[in-house]
Amino acid sequence: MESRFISAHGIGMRFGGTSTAQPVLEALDLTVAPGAFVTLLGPSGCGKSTLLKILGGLLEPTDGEISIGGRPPSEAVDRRQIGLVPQRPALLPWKTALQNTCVLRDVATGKGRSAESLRAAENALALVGLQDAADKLPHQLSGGMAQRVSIARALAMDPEILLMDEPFGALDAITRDEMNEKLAEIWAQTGKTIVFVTHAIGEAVFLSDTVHVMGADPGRLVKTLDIALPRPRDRDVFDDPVFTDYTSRLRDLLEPKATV
Ligand SMILES: Nc1ncnc2c1ncn2[C@@H]1O[C@H](COP(=O)(O)OP(=O)(O)OP(=O)(O)O)[C@@H](O)[C@H]1O
Repeated sequence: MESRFISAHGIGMRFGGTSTAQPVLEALDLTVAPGAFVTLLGPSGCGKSTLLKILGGLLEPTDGEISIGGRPPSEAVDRRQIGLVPQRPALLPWKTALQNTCVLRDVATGKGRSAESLRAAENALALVGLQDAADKLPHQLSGGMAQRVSIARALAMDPEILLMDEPFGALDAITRDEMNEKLAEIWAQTGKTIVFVTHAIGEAVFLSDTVHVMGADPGRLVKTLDIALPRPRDRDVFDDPVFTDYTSRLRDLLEPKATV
């Protein structure tokens, strides 16, 4: 089976381990084609991060089956098939951008810093456009730059699948648009499968091949929308009536607290 293929069937999640606890996720099915850009869109608290953690092998679901290219997530993680980009960059403050980019790879290989890991980190920093900031410390980076280092840190592992948990949620609108364009470029260049979590409708439409809309209590998929806008996309697409039509359809599906 294609190693970038994700399949989840009948996923249920209850925290606390009792069958009477309120389920956070219930009977959720999801498939992600190899190389696709798929977004989980939903209101705060509907279980998006929980689902992403389950796909990434960080949480064991209470019910259901997950396969990452035919293997359980924990095995895919061991084989470095999966990279995770968290909501906050969580960079080590005493390490430079380049050293922060190396860090996961160094730990994963267990060999410490090597010429190979430095080269992988340099390439990853170049992919996110930060080759000139390699020697900067985290306090010398803007929020957008720090988030790009966090993406580079995941890319340096060269995973086949990137799981991204609302990575641009804390950025201002202009930086967020720039980051979305950069991410679309990286995805096109690398051919990775990306599962991206957001509660921002415009971001979901701009980036995705497919948007899965989630509902809350319990967390579940309520609708799947394929985005047929041509690629590559740039900011001009925001004025395209087809883009606006997708965003208004998605807004209708979401609870009122969702934001564009
Ligand atoms: N470790 C945990 N123990 C208990 N409950 C948890 C745990 N992690 C998440 N939850 C609960 O699960 C529900 C879903 O949380 P989750 O973070 O997955 O939602 P989300 O859709 O990603 O939210 P947001 O958009 O605000 O990040 C919430 O009610 C949350 O309180």
